[in-house]
Amino acid sequence: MTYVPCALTIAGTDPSGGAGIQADLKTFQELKTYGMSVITSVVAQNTTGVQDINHLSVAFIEQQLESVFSDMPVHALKTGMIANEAMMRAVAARLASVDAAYVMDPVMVATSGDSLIDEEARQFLKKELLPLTTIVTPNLPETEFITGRKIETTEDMKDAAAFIVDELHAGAALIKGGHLQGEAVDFLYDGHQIHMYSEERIPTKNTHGTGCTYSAAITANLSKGLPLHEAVRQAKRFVTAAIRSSFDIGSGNGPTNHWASRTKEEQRSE
Ligand SMILES: Nc1ncnc2c1ncn2[C@@H]1O[C@H](COP(=O)(O)OP(=O)(O)O)[C@@H](O)[C@H]1O
Ligand SMILES: Cc1ncc(COP(=O)(O)O)c(N)n1
Repeated sequence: MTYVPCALTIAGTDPSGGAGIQADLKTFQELKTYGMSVITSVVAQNTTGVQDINHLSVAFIEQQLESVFSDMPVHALKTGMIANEAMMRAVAARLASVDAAYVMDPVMVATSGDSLIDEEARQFLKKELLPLTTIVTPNLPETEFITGRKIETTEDMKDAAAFIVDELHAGAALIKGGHLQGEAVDFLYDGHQIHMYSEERIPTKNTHGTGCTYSAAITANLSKGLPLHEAVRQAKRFVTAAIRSSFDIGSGNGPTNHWASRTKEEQRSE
């Protein structure tokens, strides 16, 4: 029988297609995994920001989880936006009984600056969800919240990665340096060693959905059984290509895009 890697995202939506569930499913598809999704909140947003949010009930999120897990294999999963503590409790309860790699993108604030989760959810994420992770992927503001430290240098990033694993009990921590100056450098600490992933910084404002795309690519790679370091290495290449071919559409921060990096001829011949 053929093995089909199956990946699940538990997150909020983006009707403009750049971030959240939509970015995750596109990434899963690009990376040839079978993609599934459990929606936590329906978010009215676009490249300029968040216009409104409609939270689904906890009972309905639990029902979606049951619909997936009672019927489908899940080899790896990720969480993105989970807006409040009650939703997080429901997700945590399910994760406790699931045997799949777990990638947490600790989404707190959109690129536009709009807050996506409340204060209690931030605390719950740090204390209760982190220890369940295979890997957590905070950007710099998220790292500052999780560690309670100011992160200004690459040394601070490495120390933060070790702190999140050794003291807060995440499985591994990937600190993303997208918000620093210079090279786009990220550090992974897996409990044994630090790995560095560095790419040239691309001069663009179109970074809506980069964090979602990156964590979804890591999830897809883990669902295929790749070791963690290799899953991150390939995902970093993927997200860099997606930023390089990001779209100048919408009047705010445009979305990343992967297939546009191919020529028109290549696209026609597929
Ligand atoms: N302008 C850029 N050029 C190249 N890589 C970037 C750029 N901005 C962000 N990245 C990379 O994109 C990934 C997402 O990072 P980041 O922007 O920090 O996350 P988030 O979207 O969660 O805020 C990281 O690998 C980061 O290094
Ligand atoms: C539903 C949802 N989840 C996450 C993000 C953050 O996306 P990013 O920080 O990568 O722009 C977002 N804007 N919307």
